[in-house]
Amino acid sequence: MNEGLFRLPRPERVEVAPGAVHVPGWLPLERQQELVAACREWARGPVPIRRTELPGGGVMSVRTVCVGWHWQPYRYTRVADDVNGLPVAQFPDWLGELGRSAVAAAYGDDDAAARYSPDTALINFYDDSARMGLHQDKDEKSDAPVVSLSIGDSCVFRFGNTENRGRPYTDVELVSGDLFVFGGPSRFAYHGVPKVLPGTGEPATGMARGRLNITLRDTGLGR
Ligand SMILES: O=C(O)CCC(=O)C(=O)O
Ligand SMILES: [Fe+2]
Repeated sequence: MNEGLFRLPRPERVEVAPGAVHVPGWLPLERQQELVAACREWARGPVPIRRTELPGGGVMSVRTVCVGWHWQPYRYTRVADDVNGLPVAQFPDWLGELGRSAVAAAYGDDDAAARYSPDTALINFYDDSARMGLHQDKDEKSDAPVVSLSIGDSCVFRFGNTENRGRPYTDVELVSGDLFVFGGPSRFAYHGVPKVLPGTGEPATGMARGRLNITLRDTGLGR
């Protein structure tokens, strides 16, 4: 980021829809660096990062690696039978702790935070042209919130309604370090990433280019 430019202060917390909260700049730089390093390790294996193939024959433009449970369209498995047949890396306790802090920051509700026990992380890497169409996260058998962390290039994140891909929706710019939590009445809202804004990231995070997004979820299938 260009330190010479005057930067407008960003709000501490914005409720985009009921249960959907954006917390700008939530992750300190060191935490972003640690997450980038951890994701690099997971991207190597045991199940390497890859573009997910869709049942219709298409391939997603983002590259994805999972921890705890492996997501493939449209279910979670322990073993990545659509990649190399190996079990995914274990979901570490520190990631669950981070998820609880995120829920506390977004909702200001210590009980909801204490109850939050994510068991999977989907790690998406976006290059300059990657996008994600509007979809619902609905393969989880739990209505616990989704915690989303963004690092690297900024993007336009479209957060819609629970009925369809159309309006009403809100376009939010997610910047490196931002937290977005969607739960409660917004848990099954359509959302997606229409575009990444190349070159907007801070290389000190460890992301020289591209965008990293980590979503923590509770599959409802158990740890
Ligand atoms: O990259 C993002 O911000 C959203 C990712 C997402 O919606 C997903 O992985 O299901
Ligand atoms: Fe999603």
